[in-house]
Amino acid sequence: MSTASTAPSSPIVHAMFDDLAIDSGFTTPDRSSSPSPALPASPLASGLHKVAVIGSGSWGTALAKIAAENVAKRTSEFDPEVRMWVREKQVNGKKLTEVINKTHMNSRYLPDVELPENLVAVPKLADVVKDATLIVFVTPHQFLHTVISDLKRVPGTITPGARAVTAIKGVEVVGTEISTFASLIESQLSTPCSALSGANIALEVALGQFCETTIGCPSGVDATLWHAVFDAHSFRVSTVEDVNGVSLGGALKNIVALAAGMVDGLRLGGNTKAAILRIGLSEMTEFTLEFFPGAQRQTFSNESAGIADLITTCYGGRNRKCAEEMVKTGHSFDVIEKRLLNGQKLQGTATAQEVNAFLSARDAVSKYPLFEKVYRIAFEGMPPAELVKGL
Ligand SMILES: NC(=O)C1=CN([C@@H]2O[C@H](COP(=O)(O)OP(=O)(O)OC[C@H]3O[C@@H](n4cnc5c(N)ncnc54)[C@H](O)[C@@H]3O)[C@@H](O)[C@H]2O)C=CC1
Ligand SMILES: O=C(CO)COP(=O)(O)O
Repeated sequence: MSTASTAPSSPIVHAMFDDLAIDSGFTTPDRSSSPSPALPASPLASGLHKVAVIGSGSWGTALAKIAAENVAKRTSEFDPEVRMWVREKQVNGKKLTEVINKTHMNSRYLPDVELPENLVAVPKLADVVKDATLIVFVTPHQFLHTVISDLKRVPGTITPGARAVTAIKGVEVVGTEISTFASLIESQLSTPCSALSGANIALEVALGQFCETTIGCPSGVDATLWHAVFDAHSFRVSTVEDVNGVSLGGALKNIVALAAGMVDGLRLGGNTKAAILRIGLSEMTEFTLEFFPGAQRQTFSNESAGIADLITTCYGGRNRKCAEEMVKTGHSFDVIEKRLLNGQKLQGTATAQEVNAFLSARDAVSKYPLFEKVYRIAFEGMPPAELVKGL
């Protein structure tokens, strides 16, 4: 497996794509006056790019909606059908895939949001990625390894020349090594992999409320393609080279959001929460720069994937909500997740555990006191009131 390094992604994988290189795509085009830039070539004989989305929770469905709306406007460059992998479930006696394809709503995970008709729910993973050239990974992070294993089981499942992006928030820790899901996907599936993250509460995005996101891309070609797939008037995409910074911003802010929820549960005020956000942003940034040396400080201070995502999650996210409930009731996160999230998954608790295990293995826990406090309150019975003592 790949580990933290200055290289955002594998040179071997990128060498395969050099012939497709075009000018750097690391600028957001001025969409008000200029036409969309031409896309790099598709590896398919049809010449079209084809988007597949793996994951159909609230965020998977919201991203699939945006992608389907965008590709429908560029049918000379994209196959108009976007397939979305739905882990089959019965909803009121009917299969979820059938409900989505008939009603054009994901009643289970994103109710009341109308989905475009060219977004098709598909229960078999192999059918979703068949002929896909642009693959979006957006399952809860607990399930990524299973998805990768399933994709690897049948050689040839992934189209040669396909590219990936991950919108999953979390990190991969093995002993003293830490890596991003983008590098995990790249190394396991031999696809270059970008990372999409930002201040993006799924329902608000799906309702078309204006927001921004950041996509960290290993090359300008990836940046151009993913910008075309996702940029919209209410979902402004900025592309940067810092895949690791974008990935770590999304993962680590979930630990800080647990702390913010604990502050709310303790009924402390806005000053305390602001202090937690400041300390949290500082630990997120320093952790990333220490263990991913090529990452950029500006990703945290200037990008949606940094400060903006931290703010929205600490005020409106599920991690915040569940942590508040944990402090108020004393119940475990497992119990609260089941009770409050209706089948959705918390990401911050697993990330707090993984980061703590990594820092312990590196003998560096004490350098990140807020991360340590969150872990100890969540998993070791430390009283929540200890959160702000001695920070
Ligand atoms: N919901 C949000 O507002 C945002 C979520 N994200 C990130 O996107 C990722 C996915 O989150 P959501 O779409 O919210 O998912 P979710 O939390 O709504 O989880 C439901 C999804 O998990 C799947 N699932 C449940 N058990 C499974 C299993 N055993 N194997 C495979 N899949 C299983 C379900 O089929 C469903 O697609 C997470 O890493 C999250 O942090 C990022 C930005 C916003
Ligand atoms: O990542 C998110 C918003 O950008 C969603 O955060 P939660 O998982 O805490 O809801």
